[in-house]
Amino acid sequence: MNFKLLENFEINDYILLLSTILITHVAYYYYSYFTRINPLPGPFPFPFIGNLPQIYWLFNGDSRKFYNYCYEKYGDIHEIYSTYSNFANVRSIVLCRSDYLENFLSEKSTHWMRLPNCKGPEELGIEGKGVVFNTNFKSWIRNRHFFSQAILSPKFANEAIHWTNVLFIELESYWDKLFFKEEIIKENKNILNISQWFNHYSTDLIIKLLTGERSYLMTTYFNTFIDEKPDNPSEIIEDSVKLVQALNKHITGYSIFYIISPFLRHYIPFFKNKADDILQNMGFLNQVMSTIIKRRRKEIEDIPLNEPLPHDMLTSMIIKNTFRDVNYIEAGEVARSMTETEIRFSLLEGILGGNYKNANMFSFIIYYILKNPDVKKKMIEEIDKIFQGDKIRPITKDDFYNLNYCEAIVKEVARIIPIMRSFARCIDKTDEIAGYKWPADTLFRINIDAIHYNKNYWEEPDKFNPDRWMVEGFESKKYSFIMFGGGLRLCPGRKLAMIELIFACVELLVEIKPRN
Ligand code: HEM
Repeated sequence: MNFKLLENFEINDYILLLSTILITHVAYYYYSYFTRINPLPGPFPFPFIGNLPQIYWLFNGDSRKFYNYCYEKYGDIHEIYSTYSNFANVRSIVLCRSDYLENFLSEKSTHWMRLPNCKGPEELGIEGKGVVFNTNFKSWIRNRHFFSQAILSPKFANEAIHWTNVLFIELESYWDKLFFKEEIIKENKNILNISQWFNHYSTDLIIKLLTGERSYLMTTYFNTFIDEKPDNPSEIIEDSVKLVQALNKHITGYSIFYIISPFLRHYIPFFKNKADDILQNMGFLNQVMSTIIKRRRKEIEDIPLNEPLPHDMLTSMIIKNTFRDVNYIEAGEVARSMTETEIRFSLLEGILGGNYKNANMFSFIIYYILKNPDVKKKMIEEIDKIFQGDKIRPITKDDFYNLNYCEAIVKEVARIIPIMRSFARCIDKTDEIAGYKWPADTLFRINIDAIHYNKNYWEEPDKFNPDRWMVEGFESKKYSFIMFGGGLRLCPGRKLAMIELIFACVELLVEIKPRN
């Protein structure tokens, strides 16, 4: 390019040049907008920023309110525009009716992509890795297969039940100590912040089940109320706190690699500093996970062949397709064992994917139980019938299958206030969806809230009514209850989530019977 020309430019020439570029861009943007394929109703978009102004100005950044507003105003199928790394802003087709979801959620569905390719994940070092954001089919299907095998196995479920019991006993021991401490009562410090406690409980549980190692978040939280020396070595506690801080930083910050353009991330100091911080944090998380994997490999080597191995996800992944695997068949590359990177990402994504959702959902469950005394009464009746007043015995797998009303409560809370309000699919080939023909790379967003509140699928959808799940032979209409998504990307942690949530409710009500 001949930069000599620019040397002779004066300030007015620069302004003219920039204005021309800007006007051309805006003109092209709106030309593309008005000539788009299958135009649908939706809020009017702006160049570079899509519908961000409406989300922030009209709804104070609350995207749930924005989605509900769009559903009410524009109907079952509409479009919105959001910022997405490479493309500045991208059109999403929002689907709010379950009969539009056949091509995504049926068993025959072949649409597996969640988001289109962009540069961000490559920079973050997660491109083609793990399960959640993987856009490489071969790698995703392999990781997904191992992830599901490890986490959905009956042995893993038993392990989950065992540790749910053990950690809840630990949680109660902290509550007992706090409740009886006079000085704490005096300082009014003993008020239970259920949401905080459950967050730490849930993190300790998921880390134990996936890595086989203990973290001590509940202990750390407990220690903030007392001056005594903790029982556990302080370095172990500090390590778990650092790990969880890094996980939280990742959850709150990684989206910068998806929604902010590479130019801003590389050259504008505010975004660059944030991106660098997340990259450094990712390095730390990788290092911690690698250390845990190395340690477990060594432990497995030291366990004699005739002794059983634990059933945490890490152990299952390390031994998968090796001679320690009971289902091992020598079959070459097809059945090769998992690499360190594959294991690392599965662990990280499992912990990230499972932790905050369960903790948030539990807070809502407690809220709805306490707000509805009839529901609480029925729940206690079911629990009393099963446990016959025995407060000490651990909860078993059979209990899990018999706690039908507790399960109904969890499902009803998930219906009325879904933790994930929407999930995405991007089609990689032309398809007909919701009566329109769409080209490859079209992005769809499935609005869970709208479907869970649709009067055509649910009687009195605004009413919190767990009994609707108890009617004999009741089955929700096809794709009208989608708390865990569906199709090829259905949440693999669903069984674990249900075990944890149902058991935690029972433990809380059996032991404590919280007042309204
Ligand atoms: C109440 C708890 C939970 C809820 C509501 C929930 C919900 C969801 C939803 C809606 C999706 C997207 C599904 C789709 O795109 O069709 C998802 C994906 C996923 N969830 Fe969960 N989840 C929960 C707990 C867990 C737990 C405990 C784990 C792991 C231990 C987990 C791991 C994952 C993973 C790895 C994916 C990505 C799957 C893929 O992309 O193939 N989730 N979850």
